[in-house]
Amino acid sequence: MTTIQVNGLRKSYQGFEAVKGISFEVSEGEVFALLGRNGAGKTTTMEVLAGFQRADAGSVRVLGLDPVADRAAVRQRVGIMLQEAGFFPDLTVAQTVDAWRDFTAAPRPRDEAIELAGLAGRPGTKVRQLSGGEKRRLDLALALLGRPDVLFLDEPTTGMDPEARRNTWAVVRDLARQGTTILLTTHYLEEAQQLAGAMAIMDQGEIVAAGGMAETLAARGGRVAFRLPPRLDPGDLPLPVTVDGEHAVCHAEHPDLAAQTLLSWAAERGLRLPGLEVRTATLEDLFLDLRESAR
Ligand SMILES: Nc1ncnc2c1ncn2[C@@H]1O[C@H](COP(=O)(O)OP(=O)(O)OP(=O)(O)O)[C@@H](O)[C@H]1O
Repeated sequence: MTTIQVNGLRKSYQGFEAVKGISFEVSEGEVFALLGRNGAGKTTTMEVLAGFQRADAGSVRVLGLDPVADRAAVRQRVGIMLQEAGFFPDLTVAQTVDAWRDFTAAPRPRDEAIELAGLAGRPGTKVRQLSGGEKRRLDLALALLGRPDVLFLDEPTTGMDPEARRNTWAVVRDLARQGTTILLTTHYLEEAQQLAGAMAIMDQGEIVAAGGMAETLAARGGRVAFRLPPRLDPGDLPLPVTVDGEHAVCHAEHPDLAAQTLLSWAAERGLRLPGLEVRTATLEDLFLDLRESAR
């Protein structure tokens, strides 16, 4: 079932077109990453989906509803974590969660929300004393309060330390497993690769690449890297490589097969390929390729 549907969405600010007719869909229980450089239009898209902004053209549906016209119904089923949270600095974590519980239909118990977000040790801490990463965790606790069917997470782990980030990933994975549909923006490409089943990369208001995460990356093949054995002419290798000093890289559709070929060839000659590294393409490779082809 399609939970989020974006069709030909356009949005301008005082004549500046921030989103230029984009379309994508997110299925129930899917984690979808909206990626792209600063100013690409990700937050704007999320704000339209959350009903904070009205689309200039095109249509958006969340759970089959119009986020502006059906605002009340959408709000009950959607959890939102945008970039700038407006907290009261003098309230504690527990008081903040309690205040939000009052506005939430059938909220989670306070301690459950605090624990889910990884703030179990800090209920009595004032918001002003929280670090940037801890504030993001409080944001997450509030977004999860209403047991939402859909979650909008705009850069949810910015400022978090690696452990907190991994905890948040575990929470996101768990929620998706339970059927929550999650739209995520992030500048951490590893985060997107770890969490998202599908993605769209935006640039200057347009989608420049989109698809299933695993399929998109697999289609780009991968690479085998190693250090050239001394006195070896790279032209003698059984596969073409690019050479930078002593470092050789072989780009291949199937990097595992390329590694086999190279290793067998080396073994037959009593050679080793030190520092051998085999990997499929990463999101970072995809980003860099897109930058190159845009030049
Ligand atoms: N309220 C606003 N008024 C005018 N211009 C805006 C407004 N909000 C966003 N913009 C502009 O629209 C463009 C898209 O912004 P948006 O915040 O959607 O990008 P983003 O992809 O989320 O960027 P980031 O990764 O930095 O969060 C930017 O050029 C931004 O300056």
